[in-house]
Amino acid sequence: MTTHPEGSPTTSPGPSPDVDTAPEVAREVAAEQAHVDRVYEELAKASVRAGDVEAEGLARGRTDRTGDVRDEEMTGLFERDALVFAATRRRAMIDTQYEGLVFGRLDLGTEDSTAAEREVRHIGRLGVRDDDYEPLVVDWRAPAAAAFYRATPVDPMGVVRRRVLRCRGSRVVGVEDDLMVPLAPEDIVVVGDGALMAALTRSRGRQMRDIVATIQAHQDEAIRAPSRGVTEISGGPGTGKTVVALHRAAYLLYAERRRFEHGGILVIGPSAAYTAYIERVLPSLGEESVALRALGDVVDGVTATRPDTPEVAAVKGSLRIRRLLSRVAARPPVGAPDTFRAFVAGQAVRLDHDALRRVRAEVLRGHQHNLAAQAARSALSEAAWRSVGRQGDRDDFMDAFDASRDVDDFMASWWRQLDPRELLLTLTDTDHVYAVSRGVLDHEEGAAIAWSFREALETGAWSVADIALIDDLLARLGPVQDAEREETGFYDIEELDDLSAYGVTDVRAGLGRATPSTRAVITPADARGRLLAGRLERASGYAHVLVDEAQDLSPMQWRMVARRGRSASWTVVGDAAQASWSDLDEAGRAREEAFAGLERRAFHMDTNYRNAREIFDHARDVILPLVPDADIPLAVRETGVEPVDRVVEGSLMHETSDALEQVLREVDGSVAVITPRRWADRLAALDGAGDGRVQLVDPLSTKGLEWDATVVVDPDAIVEESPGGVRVLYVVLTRAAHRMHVLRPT
Ligand SMILES: Nc1ncnc2c1ncn2[C@@H]1O[C@H](COP(=O)(O)OP(=O)(O)OP(=O)(O)O)[C@@H](O)[C@H]1O
Repeated sequence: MTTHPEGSPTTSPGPSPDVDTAPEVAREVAAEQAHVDRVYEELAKASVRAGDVEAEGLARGRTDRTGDVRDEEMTGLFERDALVFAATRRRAMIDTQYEGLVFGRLDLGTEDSTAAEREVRHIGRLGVRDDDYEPLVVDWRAPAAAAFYRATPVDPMGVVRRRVLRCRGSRVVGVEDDLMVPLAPEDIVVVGDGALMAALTRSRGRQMRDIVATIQAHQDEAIRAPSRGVTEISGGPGTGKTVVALHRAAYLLYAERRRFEHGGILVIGPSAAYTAYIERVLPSLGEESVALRALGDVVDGVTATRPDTPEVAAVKGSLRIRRLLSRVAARPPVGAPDTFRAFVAGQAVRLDHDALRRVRAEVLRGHQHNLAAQAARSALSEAAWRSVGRQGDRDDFMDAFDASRDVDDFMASWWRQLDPRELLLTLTDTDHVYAVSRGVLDHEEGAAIAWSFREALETGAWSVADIALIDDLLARLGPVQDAEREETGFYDIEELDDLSAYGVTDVRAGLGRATPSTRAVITPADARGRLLAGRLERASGYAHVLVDEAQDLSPMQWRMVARRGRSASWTVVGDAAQASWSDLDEAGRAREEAFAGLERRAFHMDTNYRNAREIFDHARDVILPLVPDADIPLAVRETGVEPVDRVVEGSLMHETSDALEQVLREVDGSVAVITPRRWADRLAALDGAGDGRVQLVDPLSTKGLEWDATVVVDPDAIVEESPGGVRVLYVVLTRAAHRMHVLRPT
């Protein structure tokens, strides 16, 4: 029996608890199984009904065209159809989930109430009713389920017993009870050691799981907070910030489905590894309509995973870079003529460099470049008319200007469409960078920026920080217009309707036209082609934006995200002590700008559910001396096993392998070897060891993730190599749930 699970006794990791066989537990499990069986039967009936309704609906639809069925009836029919279809789809999905559809039960009444007087309410991932419309399961997000998460012995909210059902598929394998009144009524059995501890002790898989059965009261408050304005969730490592925020997204979709499904919810996390790690949580809660994006993936049409060096990332992330971008965007396109000569209506027109510069500046004051070709042409015509001293008939002159092939040719290069990425690639030239960064960057910074774009050109890959620069330029220039796209050719492939008709079997976005040759495999011709491949899309707005690891966004990244949340409400999750961004003040200001004028509410999480206490103590001792104001949570679980921290005398590979062997024996699930760049090649062979259980990971990519055990290699080098220094090491040291080894090469 438990009261509040956070006071539970020492536990150690081990295989998932299996079916409980004690007679009283078996009786309770059998009773729950009977209810769960009924629920699945009801869902099976709903599936059949869905098929019938669909068939009937289609048949009626055909009759409708002859006038037999009114429009309103059709609308009603399809709404019903859609509902049943959604339930069926969700059931299919939930069947495959780790835990079952029904996961909780409330017995509502008082200490003295009899069984007949008490109400039993089952809680699950979606609401299910029987033929008489009586609820068999209440959706966890419904107000009627709130007491499941909020009831405490101090404020029982009418709950006598809260029960968590442990299920495997549709089979109930155990129950865990919490009694909310001092004494159980005689006919109420209370079993189990606490669902939370059972959940925390289990081994971790490769992906995050939902916590719908064990959400704690303080987490529930953040999950169900009003949707308006900005909801900020802070707390130290492992306090459930991410998982709470994801449940909040599911809650918002439930509570205001029309608004959030239609307007969209965008979830932004630090890396592709992070989005892969969390991507199962929302579908397991029956929600699939949320866009998950890594910071390198926010702009449609371009993707980046490559990090910059800390120095370069600092420059690219800072708002200073905007002045440089503004100068780059205002320059004439590379190769554009710097004088204009033409014969118009029998008069020689000549505009020199300065005159053209003035026309360009004037047009750009009121327009985005890519949307201003017409405005530029007309401003040019006015300048031309002035340059001939306004001689002759103005209308004749303007008509001739408009019809002139010379003007067409000139405009095609002087005001051609500009792709933001093309402009960034002009920054491979160090002298050009010096010219556009005067007064903004010092010499060394300018050289580093030029070098970083040359690296992009060598690797054919943008860096994560570049994506915010591309977005900034896109906002300045406007989207590339269609006519130009046809000319550049990068986009043609996407526009062909049926590629197989051309013998194309494998398309990777890239250069070149699809020719009707046989079995063409289209790949970008070179690294530059890869950098320019794909069509950039203008930022689309969302109704809600959820930013995880918010402490890591650079000011430029805040601006990029803000463009997608201009009329959104926000959930923002972070922990300053885990920051890898160097100038927290500047990022803080950019963040405030994104939220300007919005109402704010804050939630603080202070219980660490991830790390065993022994592991977290070790991490705390590393961070506190250097970041005394770090937000230190309380770790609730103990294993009795201290982390290993030792100097490596012999071969690093051997000793890392030995540590791995040990932890692989001790835990069931996933293991990470976290290594700084300098040892990555040497340890590369360990990736995938232990029958695929071992992952080799760099420190920054561990953000937001967790493993059953970690082997941390060379903590000093991790501090040296990371822009956030000891804060990044703190992240690394707080990733293990059950075991950790720290190895220090000499
Ligand atoms: N109520 C809960 N029941 C079961 N597990 C929980 C609960 N709350 C949190 N957890 C688990 O604790 C672990 C840490 O959660 P999460 O990753 O959301 O923390 P975080 O605060 O975002 O961590 P970090 O800042 O270190 O990335 C996860 O395994 C999560 O499932």
